[in-house]
Amino acid sequence: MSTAVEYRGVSLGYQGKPALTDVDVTLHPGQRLALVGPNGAGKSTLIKSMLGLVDVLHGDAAVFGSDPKSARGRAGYVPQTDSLDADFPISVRRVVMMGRYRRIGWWRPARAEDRRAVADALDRVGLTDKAGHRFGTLSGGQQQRVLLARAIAAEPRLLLLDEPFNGVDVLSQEAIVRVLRELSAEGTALVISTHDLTMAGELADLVCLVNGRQWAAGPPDETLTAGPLRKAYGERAVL
Ligand SMILES: Nc1ncnc2c1ncn2[C@@H]1O[C@H](COP(=O)(O)OP(=O)(O)OP(=O)(O)O)[C@@H](O)[C@H]1O
Repeated sequence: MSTAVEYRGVSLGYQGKPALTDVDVTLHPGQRLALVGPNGAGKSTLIKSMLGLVDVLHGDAAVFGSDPKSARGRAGYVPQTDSLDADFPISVRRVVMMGRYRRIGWWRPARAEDRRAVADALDRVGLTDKAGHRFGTLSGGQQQRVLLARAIAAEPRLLLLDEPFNGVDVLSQEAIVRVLRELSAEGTALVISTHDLTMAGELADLVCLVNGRQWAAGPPDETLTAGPLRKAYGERAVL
């Protein structure tokens, strides 16, 4: 079977200094991988490495069988909403249209198929009625759904989400979980970083438990257990 992500003995870092080591994980199309670990554990580092944005110091890192940078066209990325300038005066529809730029070139006018992809993506996240609203006027949860719609509009085969449930209301959380399940049923591979162990257990087929190094990788019932959690979180792990 083809793999979306295959990491073997991978160390990642900045300016030659390791930030996350010993990553061994295989993700197939249609699978959902949760990255779990405390603050500063290396979750964002691992996600960014799958876009070719972080140096691989050791080991073999492949995305769709190639080095991550050259596979970037097939990967979508949903950043944390607090990394954005919410005052930027732009409509929800235009934010989602940005997901099409790689296909159409940002300087060219959108085609009918691009407008359709944007409308479909907004419909999937349940925000059709907000299309003409200014992005910055939406709630945190709605903004997160717009960013998810932007990524969906690009039709990625691998979707990377950095803490998509942070500061998100229950309605938006349910909408995001529903869409993620649909996407994986359609064959999209998903990588989701989260602090929320319950969410990871419910949503993921695979969990990668990290804190400076990978402590465990496998199904939730093997990884979200006392031994591996204590290793990743220390004795303060609440079980
Ligand atoms: N651009 C960078 N340059 C140097 N070090 C970095 C850089 N980005 C992250 N780091 C370091 O890498 C380590 C892992 O950080 P990372 O942001 O990947 O963790 P995280 O698990 O995503 O944390 P959080 O849950 O707080 O977002 C930390 O020690 C951090 O200081």
